[in-house]
Amino acid sequence: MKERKISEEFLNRMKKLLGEEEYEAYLKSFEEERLYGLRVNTLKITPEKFTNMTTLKLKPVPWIHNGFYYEGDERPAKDPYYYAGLYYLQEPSAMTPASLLPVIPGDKVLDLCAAPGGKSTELGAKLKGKGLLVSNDISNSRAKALLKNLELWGIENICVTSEEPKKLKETFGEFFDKILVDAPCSGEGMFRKDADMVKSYEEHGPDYYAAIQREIMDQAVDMLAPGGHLLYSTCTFSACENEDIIRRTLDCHEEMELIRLPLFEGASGGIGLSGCLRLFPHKIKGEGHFIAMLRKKGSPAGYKDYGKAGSKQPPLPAELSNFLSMVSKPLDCSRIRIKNDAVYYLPEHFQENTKGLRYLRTGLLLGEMKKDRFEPGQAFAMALKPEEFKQVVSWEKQDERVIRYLKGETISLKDGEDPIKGWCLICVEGFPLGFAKGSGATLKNKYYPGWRWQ
Ligand SMILES: C[S@@+](CC[C@H](N)C(=O)[O-])C[C@H]1O[C@@H](n2cnc3c(N)ncnc32)[C@H](O)[C@@H]1O
Repeated sequence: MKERKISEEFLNRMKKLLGEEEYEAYLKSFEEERLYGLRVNTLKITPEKFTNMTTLKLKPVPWIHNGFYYEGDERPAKDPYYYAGLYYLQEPSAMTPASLLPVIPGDKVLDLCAAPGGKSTELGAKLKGKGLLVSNDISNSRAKALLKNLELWGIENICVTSEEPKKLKETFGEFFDKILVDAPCSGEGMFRKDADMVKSYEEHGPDYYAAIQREIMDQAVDMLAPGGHLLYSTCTFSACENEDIIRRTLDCHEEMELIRLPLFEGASGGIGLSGCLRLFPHKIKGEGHFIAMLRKKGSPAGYKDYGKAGSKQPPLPAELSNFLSMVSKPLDCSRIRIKNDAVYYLPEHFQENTKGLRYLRTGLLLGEMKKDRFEPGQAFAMALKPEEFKQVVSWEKQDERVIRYLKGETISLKDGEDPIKGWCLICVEGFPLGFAKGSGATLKNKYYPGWRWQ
C-alpha cells in the first residue's frame, strides 16, 4: 500500500465524530488491506448462475444481493465475461446507494453525478429496459467513460448528458420519479482504498464540496416529480457534507421529507440525524459512505408524455429494415430516429424537445447508415440476447478465438463448423460480445476498435 499522510485536522475531527474508543478502531482499519468487489449485471445473468460459471473466488457482500468480494491478486477486468458486461468492478460500500433507491421498471430516473457509472449501471439494470435513465456528469471526459460502461452493460433506455444540473433543471422541470445524487465530495471514506485521495483532499476539503453539494441538491429537488424519491450519497465522513446537507435541504424545501433507511448489520445511523446511514470501514467490510433518502410530498401526476417519440415517422430505409428482419427483439419502429446517418432507438418518455443539451447519447445506438447498407453498432450487440438475433456463433470461454475476436482479428471457422454468410452475433458461452460478418469460413471482425482487448 502507498504511504499516506493524513492531515491532523481531519484526524481530530474523526476523533470528535467517533469518540475515543471507536476512533482507535477506525485507525486500526488502515492496517487492513483494501477490499475488492464486483456487482453482477442482473440484466444479463442471475448472481447464482454467474457464481457457478466464473473461476473467480467470490464471497457474497452480505447486504447486496448481487455484490461479491473477489481476491486482490485476481484480474477480473482481463476476462471475457467482463467484456460481455456480466459484472462491474465496484467497492462494496459504493454498491449500497443504487441498491436502496426503489427504482422500478418504467420509472424516469436521473443519475445527476453519474460518471463513471458504478451506480447508473445498477439503476439501468433495475429498469429492465422500461422507462428512461438519464445519466449525467458535468465532466465531458468522465461522461465518455460513463457511456462506455452503460453500453457495455447492455442498457438500452439511456440518455447520457454532460451538463450543469441547473441547465438540466431548466429543460426537464419536475420530471423524474427517482433521482440519485452521488455527490462530488472530499472523499475521506476512500483514504484506505486510494492514497491519492489524501492528496486531492489537501487542495479541496469539506467546505469546498459542501457548497457544491448544496447547489446540486437544490437543482435535484426541483427536478423531482411529486411523490418521487431522491437518494443522496457521499464517500466522506464530514458532517458538513452529509447530515448538514440533508438538514438544509429539508429546511429550504418544505415539500421534502426524510425517509428512514433500515439499518443492516454493520451499518450505523446518521450522526445527529436519525434515518440516514453511515458505513464505516471499522464496522463493515467496505469503505466509508453516507446515504440518505428524501421524498417529495404529494402523489405522482401519472404518466405524462412530453415528447414526440411515438409520433408518425417516415418509413425506415430498406437496408435498415432488412437488417432488423434478423432481429426478433421487440422494437417499436416509431421510436427509431436517424440523425447524421446514426440510427438511434429512443427510450420511452424521451423528450424530443430537449435540444440544446449536451447529449453524448440519446437512446440505444443501433448502428450507422453507410452508402448502401446498414452497419450495426457495438451497443446494439450488447443490448441483444442471443435468441433475439437470427445468426449466432457462441464459443466456449477457453476457445482461443474469444480473445482473438476481442483483439479485433479476423477469425476462421474450424473444419466441420457450419459456414456463416452475413451478419452474426458473436457470443462467449451464450453472452454477446459483438458482431462479425461471415463470408463462408471466415468472419470479418466488427468488434468496436475502441473497446479492444489490450
Ligand atoms: C462521486 S463521483 C460519481 C461516481 C459515480 N456515481 C459512480 O458511482 O461511478 C462524483 C461525480 O460528480 C461529478 N460532478 C462534479 N461536480 C458536478 C456538478 N456540479 N454537477 C454534476 N456532476 C458533478 C464529477 O465529475 C464526478 O464524476
